[in-house]
Amino acid sequence: MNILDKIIQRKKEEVSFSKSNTSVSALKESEFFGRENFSLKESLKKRSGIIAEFKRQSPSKGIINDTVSPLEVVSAYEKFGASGISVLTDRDFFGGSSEDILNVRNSVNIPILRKDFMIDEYQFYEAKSIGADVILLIAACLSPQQVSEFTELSHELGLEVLLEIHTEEELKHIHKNIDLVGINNRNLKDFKVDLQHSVNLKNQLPKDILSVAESGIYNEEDFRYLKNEGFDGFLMGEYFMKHEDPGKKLAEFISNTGI
Ligand SMILES: O=P(O)(O)OC[C@@H](O)[C@@H](O)c1c[nH]c2ccccc12
Repeated sequence: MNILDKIIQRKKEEVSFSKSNTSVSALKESEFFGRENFSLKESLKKRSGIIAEFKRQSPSKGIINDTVSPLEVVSAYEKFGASGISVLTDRDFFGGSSEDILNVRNSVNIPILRKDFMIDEYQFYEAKSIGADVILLIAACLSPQQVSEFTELSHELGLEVLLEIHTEEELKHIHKNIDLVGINNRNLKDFKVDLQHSVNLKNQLPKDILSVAESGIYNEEDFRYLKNEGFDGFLMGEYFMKHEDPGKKLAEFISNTGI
């Protein structure tokens, strides 16, 4: 079984546990229900294009940074020019939690992407209830039909959708209502990073859709290359997080690349 299969298997158990603890109607009582979302589509055009991620650990890298707090990091990300923030909420594999978003929501005024493995409608209500603005749908673990249904539900709840693809086959998951397409430079099944592969895939996207290059952007040269190839957004985690002061690293990166 590859790592993605393992994560999904565990996620099913986690979701059924959450469902038995907290009902959808209880989630709907959250102060964040009905709140207007910050749009990542809009914000990508206005600021640096960088979606800076808060990530403590990952299955491919182990512990990246377990000393900083979400609040200090995401506030600095906003201050130094991120277009959006991504927060990993998966606990077992990434060391995150819903509280990581809840605890920062009222302190930042840029879009927050809830980064998790979405497989059940329940998780969309949960995302809204913790104050997320955008959710990630990963084509590798969903059918095109699920992508379409989950997109509809997200929009009903006022959440934007970032659809992540990695292969040509997954181009079939692109649905006309998707807000943004992310191309993961990293294969989630074996963790290999290949920027050239992503650029080839980007050239096959519908022309009018916003595209985000995800993962494995580790230096200014990688970033410039992807920007020149026309990506609108850049999802970066480890490069900032492995630094003791991730916000400062973002500030330097933005100033060095001149964006
Ligand atoms: O830390 P990196 O290599 O900059 O990557 C960030 C982000 O793209 C990565 O965390 C990611 C992209 N897609 C995912 C899906 C699930 C979990 C994590 C991810």
